Amino acid sequence: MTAALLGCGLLLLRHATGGALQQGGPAATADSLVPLAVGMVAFAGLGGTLRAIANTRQRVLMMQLDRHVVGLVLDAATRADITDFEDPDFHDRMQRAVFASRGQAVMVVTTVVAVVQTALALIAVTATFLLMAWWLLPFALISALPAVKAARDERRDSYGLNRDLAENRRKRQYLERLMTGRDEAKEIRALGLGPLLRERWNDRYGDEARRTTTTYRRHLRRQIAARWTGDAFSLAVVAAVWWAVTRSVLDLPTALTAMTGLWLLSARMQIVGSLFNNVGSAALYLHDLRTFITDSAPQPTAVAPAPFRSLRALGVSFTYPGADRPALQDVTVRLEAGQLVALVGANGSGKTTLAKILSGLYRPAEGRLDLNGEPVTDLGALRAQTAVVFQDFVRYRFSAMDNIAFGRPDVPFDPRGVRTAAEQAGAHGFLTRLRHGYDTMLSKEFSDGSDLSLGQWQRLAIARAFYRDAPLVVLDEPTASLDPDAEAELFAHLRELFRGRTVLLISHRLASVRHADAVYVLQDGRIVEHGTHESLTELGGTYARLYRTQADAYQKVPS
Ligand SMILES: Nc1ncnc2c1ncn2[C@@H]1O[C@H](COP(=O)(O)OP(=O)(O)OP(=O)(O)O)[C@@H](O)[C@H]1O
Repeated sequence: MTAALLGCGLLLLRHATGGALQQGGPAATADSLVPLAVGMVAFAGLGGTLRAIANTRQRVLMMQLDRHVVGLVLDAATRADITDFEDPDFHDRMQRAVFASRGQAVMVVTTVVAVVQTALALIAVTATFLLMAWWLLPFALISALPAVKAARDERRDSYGLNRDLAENRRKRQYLERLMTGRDEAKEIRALGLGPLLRERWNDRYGDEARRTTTTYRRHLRRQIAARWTGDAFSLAVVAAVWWAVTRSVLDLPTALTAMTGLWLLSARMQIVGSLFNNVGSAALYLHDLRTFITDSAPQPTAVAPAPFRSLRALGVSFTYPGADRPALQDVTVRLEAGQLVALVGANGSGKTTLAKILSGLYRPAEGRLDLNGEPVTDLGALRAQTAVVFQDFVRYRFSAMDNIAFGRPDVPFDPRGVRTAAEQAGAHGFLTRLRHGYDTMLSKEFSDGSDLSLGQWQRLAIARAFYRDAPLVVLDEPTASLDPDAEAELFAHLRELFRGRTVLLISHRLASVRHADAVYVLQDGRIVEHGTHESLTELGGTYARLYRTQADAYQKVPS
């Protein structure tokens, strides 16, 4: 519509100036110009109204698009395999996808809208132009070429720069998180680490800023050169038209209007050219976005857990992506229904890695997992059977209720079940004393929020495992933050609490694994011993030595 108005405006201009000049005299010129002025004001008013409507629609559309596309990236990120998170390249790709989803998808829409608007105006001006001075069209096209080429070079350059800077940016953002995060605040203050981190951030950003500024300067040089080349060409065309008027080859009204049209046309062509390049540039980022979304794992289908009878790791080996030596080698472990099985060993011996494999988080590189006597092909099926309390469990900054109910996101929310799980984990007492009980927000970063001690958080993580109600429970150092009474109580009642379930327990407190049905001792990623507490102490190997060391340490404590 505005495009059509522009075309009409140009024709009107020619008609008015032509009529005025033919009739001669200021009165006649004024008579012709009054309707022209009224018409122009009306066109401008109408055009402005249409633009305002389009802008509002565009803003709403941008928000809807942002929500949709960021949602797709989050879906892909939550579906991604856990080993992907060990790979820096995956993080770069994810960051580029986030960048593309945040800005570029919206940019495509705004640019496409702008391209359509400008292209319509261009068509209108070109149509009018063709009626008056078609022979100037190639010149208008040529004058826009340098700007189009400069924009294309800029697009490639910027995309390359963003790729190169991706990892550096992630490091800088990590430093930002360290300096602004609540969890990190105490240690950073205790160590007086702030200035050092700030300096590192400054160095990282300095490097990024230097490279970005160099690229921007290159863009600027290209843009200026393109601008002057295009304008010099247009000037040459103006000179040629002027020459044609002086030689009466062209009449003055047509020449004036053609010049105005040429100016409008080349300006708009330059805009369309650079807009197309914006689309081209966004297309590169959108390619990243699409690859990230489509390459990620498909949405897992819900698996109905079969009754758990046994889980076996047979000759399992595993190496973390990028690591130069295996974390597990030829490991064989058996867990039968209802058993309590313990993993012990020095730091870094592979206990957590084995627990992650047995709970279906990592796929073994060699060997196999058998669930109920059948090879595990779908790790999701194994995960559905398992509740894990990690050593470094997550403290969700949501309500206490959510922190427990997150154990079973696939079933309808059950407040009574949450309460029972909290009671089993010894969390009910302190939760009811919070200002809003189970509904208290467990973060001081949000209004009316509260916080818990680390041991209380650990009890919440254990409650989450109870609430999950899975047949296999993996407890990785579940009492590391519990007080001695709570620890003794949990271990004393472990069997009773998890009655009917199979428990894999990782613990450095060997007294707590005495009653396990089987104990596996890991060393440098291999099982070096296994058996019951009695058989292993009798064997007099690693387990017996570790157990004696701990027992002696307790006995030496003066009473
Ligand atoms: N994400 C990882 N990427 C690369 N190597 C890892 C990763 N996690 C652990 N490792 C390495 O794998 C080996 C086994 O680690 P694991 O966490 O399984 O040991 P652990 O016995 O549980 O130790 P701890 O008692 O300290 O918890 C170690 O050498 C460790 O450095």
